[in-house]
Amino acid sequence: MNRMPVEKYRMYDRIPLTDRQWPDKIVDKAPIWCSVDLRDGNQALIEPMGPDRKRRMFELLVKMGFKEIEIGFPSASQTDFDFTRELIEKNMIPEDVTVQVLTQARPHLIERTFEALKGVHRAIVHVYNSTSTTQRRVVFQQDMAGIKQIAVDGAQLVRDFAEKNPETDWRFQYSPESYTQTEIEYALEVCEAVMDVWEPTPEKPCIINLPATVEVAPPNVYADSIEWMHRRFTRRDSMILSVHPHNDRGSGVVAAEFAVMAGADRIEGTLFGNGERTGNVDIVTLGLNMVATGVDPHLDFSNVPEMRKVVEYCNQLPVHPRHPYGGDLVFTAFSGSHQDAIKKGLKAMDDSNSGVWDVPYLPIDPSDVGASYEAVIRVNSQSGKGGVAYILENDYGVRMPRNLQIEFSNVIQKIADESGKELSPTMIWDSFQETYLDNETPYGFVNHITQSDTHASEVRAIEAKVTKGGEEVLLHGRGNGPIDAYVNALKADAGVDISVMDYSEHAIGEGANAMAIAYVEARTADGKRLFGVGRHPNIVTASLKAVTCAVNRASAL
Ligand SMILES: CC(=O)SCCNC(=O)CCNC(=O)[C@H](O)C(C)(C)COP(=O)(O)OP(=O)(O)OC[C@H]1O[C@@H](n2cnc3c(N)ncnc32)[C@H](O)[C@@H]1OP(=O)(O)O
Ligand SMILES: CC(C)C(=O)C(=O)O
Repeated sequence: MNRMPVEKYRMYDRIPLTDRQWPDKIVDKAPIWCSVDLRDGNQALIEPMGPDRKRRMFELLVKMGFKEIEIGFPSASQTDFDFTRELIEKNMIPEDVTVQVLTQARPHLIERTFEALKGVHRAIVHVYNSTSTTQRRVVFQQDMAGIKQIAVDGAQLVRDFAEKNPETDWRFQYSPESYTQTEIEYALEVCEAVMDVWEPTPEKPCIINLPATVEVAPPNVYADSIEWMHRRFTRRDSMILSVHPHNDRGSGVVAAEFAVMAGADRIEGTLFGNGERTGNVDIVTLGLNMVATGVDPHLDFSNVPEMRKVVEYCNQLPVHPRHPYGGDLVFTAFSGSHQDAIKKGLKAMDDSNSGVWDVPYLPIDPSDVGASYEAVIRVNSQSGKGGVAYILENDYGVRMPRNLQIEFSNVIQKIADESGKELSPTMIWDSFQETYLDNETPYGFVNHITQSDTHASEVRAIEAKVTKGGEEVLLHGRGNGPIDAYVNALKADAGVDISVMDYSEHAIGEGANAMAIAYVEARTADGKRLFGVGRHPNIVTASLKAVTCAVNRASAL
């Protein structure tokens, strides 16, 4: 085994906060959401979005209910500049939506940013510079005062341009980029300096965004840092505290949730978590975590499959099948015990009127997010009777008695083990038909006539026409009802001794297409139990077909 070179890496800094309050808080209301799909998401794409993909993404975000959307970095690329102009000139920004654009704290870029925004009704100008210890040294080669000055100068320029364009309702946002790799006291000092320039008020607050540009510590440390800042900002009532988690350690979602518990008002993220490296925080997961705990996210997630299609088109990146809430497989159970519990849970939900979702293994109702129930239970060699029964009932209306579920699941298990593949509902149905409904060897039921026995009214005589080896033959029997009489007729002819232990039937389909399906559980002379199943518009005929099937199956033992 090779030893990992751990000496190359450093432990993260702890935040000097001993009386932290956030662990006792809960997320009980939606934050202000800001989508950065069109900027941070876009800048991480192999092929950045062109105008068409940008438009599609913007329309989706608006439709979902985002009120703040970072539409790009217009000073950095002509595509972003043109898209900003198109939205403004074609009046495509709804009145209740504020667009946001990013710029570095550099004069020529700020100037170009305001050019791009000319004539917009409302906009957030988001200015940033990295404050991190390492970037101060290697990128900017400046000390703390120098880096703070970049921020202050940028903030001043933004204010100056805004004042020169009073027709727009401007809002300002500042990010100490690489905040999580910046000394926390210094990050606070820089943000305070920016606010000294902007002079925000409770009526006109600015946004201070504290990004986990790189997620370098566990989410509790990010939360500590947010609470630490939240408690120290001198103009807390005049600012919106925003967070922008990335997902380098895989805990971006938790980081965002903890940050809200720690005092953040706003979250920047993307749909399904596209973004630099391992991505931005995923707003789909965040929002649906809220839904799953009874909190209204104020975003519309009612058609996640459609959202996923648009996002995959715009980003040209697939959403992982296991992606929380949105992946293709996330509401699917293959394993038997899960399927059994889901089936029982769904039935219990149907039977109760509580209205509170409580189904094992399904944190939310798939139908709430536009996912179909067909996807819930899928069958392979790990599945059990519950899953097979669920599919037959759900897709074909067949409500097998419990013992038949066990019997038929063995048939399916054998097929699944042999193929090693998933069995589709059609394959399961075909196998059910082949095993039971189409089982006509050696006997195929054709029709029958019953008569009361002249000597004893409780005894019935049956004459049944069946096929046997392709030939039609007439069988005669007597019993205390048509089933008993027919069993006796077949027994005599086939020499197979079975007795009927249980019988049930129900209707499938409706109206003119309604049929009866009958289940006969039979026992052979040597004590084996097996089922016969028959289906026909007439109940008695369905029962006799079920008996025929049981006898055929017993003959094959
Ligand atoms: C964490 C984030 O996601 S931040 C957003 C990042 N997004 C992007 O960078 C996407 C678009 N970016 C671009 O197209 C380009 O980087 C531009 C147009 C912004 C700048 O282009 P260029 O001027 O050619 O610089 P380049 O891309 O090499 O960036 C590095 C330069 O910017 C300077 N710089 C970087 N950030 C800032 C800042 N916030 N304020 C001032 N200067 C900065 C660096 O010091 C460096 O300067 P140097 O060339 O004098 O050494
Ligand atoms: C510009 C900032 C907010 C950013 O994208 C980041 O830090 O990841």
